[in-house]
Amino acid sequence: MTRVRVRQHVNPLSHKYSNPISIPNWQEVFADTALPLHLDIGCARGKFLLKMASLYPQINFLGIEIREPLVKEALVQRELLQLSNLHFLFCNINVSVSPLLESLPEGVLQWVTIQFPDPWFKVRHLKRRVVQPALVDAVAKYLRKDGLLFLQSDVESVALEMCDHFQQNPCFRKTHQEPWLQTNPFPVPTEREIATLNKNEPVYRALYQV
Ligand SMILES: C[S@@+](CC[C@H](N)C(=O)[O-])C[C@H]1O[C@@H](n2cnc3c(N)ncnc32)[C@H](O)[C@@H]1O
Repeated sequence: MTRVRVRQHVNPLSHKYSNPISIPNWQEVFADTALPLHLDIGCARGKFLLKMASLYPQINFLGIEIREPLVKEALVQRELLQLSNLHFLFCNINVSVSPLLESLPEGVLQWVTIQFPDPWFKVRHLKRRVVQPALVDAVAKYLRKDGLLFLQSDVESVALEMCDHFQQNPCFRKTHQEPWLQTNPFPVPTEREIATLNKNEPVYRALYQV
């Protein structure tokens, strides 16, 4: 299959991405809406979720991505694999996180992953980073009691900033003593993770429970 070419980054604060999503009918999206749900924020081409959804049919997976062509491409792959426990949404999570999470069947949100978010290094661009206080509050509100939050980045300052944001909310408790989790709790690495590990560069990971 030809790989869709897309811009490397889009500005999530631009007017183009300011519209909230229309919430899907979850009954039409997932074969069984009562299954636990894994939400992956910034899923890009969705390779991680396509593999996870094949491995774990008893979990529903939802990928959120702001670059629409990637979402279209991922949905084609989902159709080819006939996965009824996987969906992808074109969405600016910073605009839509509350209505999206509120719309989910009650108590299903078990996993949230934010993996290798865009780093936006310039000081004037820090507001574009995906982990913002409103996102933390919404995840805290809707993650179920046995829920888990997994963060990873190849940029230590970005990983630290994500951890700081979540640790400022008393809901989240880190599950490990050491500063960073040594191994990925999932059997499937993301595309960015594979590229980082192939360069023998470090990955900074943290796992939180609520
Ligand atoms: C560096 S990529 C990492 C992709 C994937 N998680 C991985 O580890 O390979 C970050 C992704 O987050 C998406 N993204 C950035 N801001 C977003 C936002 N506000 N809402 C949804 N997706 C966003 C980007 O378009 C990009 O695909």
